[in-house]
Amino acid sequence: MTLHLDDLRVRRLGECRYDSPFAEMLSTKQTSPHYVAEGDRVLLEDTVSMLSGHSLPPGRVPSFEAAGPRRKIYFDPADVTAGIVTCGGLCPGLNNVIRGIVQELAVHYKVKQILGFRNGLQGLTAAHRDDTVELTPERVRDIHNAGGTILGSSRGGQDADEMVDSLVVRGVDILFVIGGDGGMHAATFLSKAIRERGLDIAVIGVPKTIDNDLPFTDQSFGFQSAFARATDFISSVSVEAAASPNGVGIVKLMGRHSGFIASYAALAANAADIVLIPEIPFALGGDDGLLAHVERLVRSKGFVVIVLAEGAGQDLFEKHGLPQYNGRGTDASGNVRLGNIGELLKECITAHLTAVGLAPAMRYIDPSYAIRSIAANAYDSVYCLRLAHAAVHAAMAGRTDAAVARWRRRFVHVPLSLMISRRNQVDPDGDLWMSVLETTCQPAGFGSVPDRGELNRVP
Ligand SMILES: Nc1ncnc2c1ncn2[C@@H]1O[C@H](COP(=O)(O)OP(=O)(O)OP(=O)(O)O)[C@@H](O)[C@H]1O
Ligand SMILES: O=P(O)(O)OC[C@H]1O[C@](O)(CO)[C@@H](O)[C@@H]1O
Ligand SMILES: [Mg+2]
Repeated sequence: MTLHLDDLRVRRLGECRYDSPFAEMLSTKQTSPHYVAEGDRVLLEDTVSMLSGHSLPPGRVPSFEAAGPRRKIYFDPADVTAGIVTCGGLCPGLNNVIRGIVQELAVHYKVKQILGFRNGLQGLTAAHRDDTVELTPERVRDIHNAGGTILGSSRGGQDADEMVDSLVVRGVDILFVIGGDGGMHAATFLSKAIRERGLDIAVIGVPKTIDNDLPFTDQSFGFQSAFARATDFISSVSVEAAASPNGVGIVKLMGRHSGFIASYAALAANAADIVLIPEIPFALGGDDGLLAHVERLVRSKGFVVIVLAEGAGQDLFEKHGLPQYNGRGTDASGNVRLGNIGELLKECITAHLTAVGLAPAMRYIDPSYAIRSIAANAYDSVYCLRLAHAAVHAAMAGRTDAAVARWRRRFVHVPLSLMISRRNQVDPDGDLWMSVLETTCQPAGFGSVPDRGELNRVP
């Protein structure tokens, strides 16, 4: 998808007429390696070949609007009511983002009314629109020390008009949607309904997911905390497998369609012999298949450690007539329900090794919820706070239908249309996957497999 400058422009509710509380601080600031001045922009691409490929002057190549405080703002802070909603799966840092938004609104913009809508989008339905949490700096003072979200979250669609009615009834001028790919679709859905009704309500997305499957952001918040926690489980399984004859250690991590957690956790632990991710299919049988590779490792080093993303090998359940695990269908948000690849591998590896006289000591851990229910680590805590500040500045400046993100280290505004345009996945030809292959010494592929393109057509 070739992007043009106009594809990266962010919609505005109107002219900014009110003085910002940051006006004086901004009066002398200019763009530097560590600051992007108001009106300046951040390049989408960062290599000479990609930039010269446009044959355009610098001002016309695709670039994002920089995030950050403005000299003038759209809303009169004295009249603003803000709303916050958290959607989808839990992720370290949700409470940090809520806390950061509340603090920035109340302390610097002197916004007095901040409503927390409960349990995801259902909190915006008629039945729940009055059951909001009044968010104040005092109420959120310590919430960042705990995982989860004080507002609760949920999955499942709601009627756009009913949700917009709730915003109108509660007098909400700005809605912050903290969510993943689904949440960004929901924010887009809401923003469209608001625009169709000619309402002056800003919708700003804060991208969230431990899977890191969102595009146009360096990494989603919470991802680092999640994969750091996953590293502990890989280390444990590695100790267990190494201490047992024919030890087989398997850790199944979250990552429905993207294998970032498995890849980064395996690199961090530096103990995996094999990493399996949704983006790269693998065959079980054959001399160059996975089972033969596991056998060679058990024979040569006495044990093997496997790290896999829950979304890996999903084609095996249907393409090889293997028993169906955990059924199919979708969750309330339309996300596909995965077959349990961990159980499948455990069974197939045990059968294979037993048949060749290497009956394994199987050590299997599925820490899924243990890695996303924790509080944010120091890195993500800072990241969440800065994303929250950027979200507030964007909203107060009348930006809408946009998300805030960090792109090439700079904080930027990303149109929601781009945020929902594709899924971020591990590139089998990229340098991250190259590092995984270098670290595990696993082959680039296992056996003859279906075409990646067909498999990578993620819903
Ligand atoms: N296309 C869509 N239009 C409107 N709402 C949507 C759409 N897709 C998802 N949603 C809603 O957005 C909310 C969050 O979606 P979902 O449950 O998939 O989690 P998510 O935001 O993707 O987060 P994560 O990936 O971290 O679990 C849900 O209430 C879901 O119904
Ligand atoms: O929260 P649920 O419905 O169990 O869904 C789990 C899914 O949510 C995520 O944590 C984030 O999308 C995925 O990694 C995982 O597959
Ligand atoms: Mg999602």
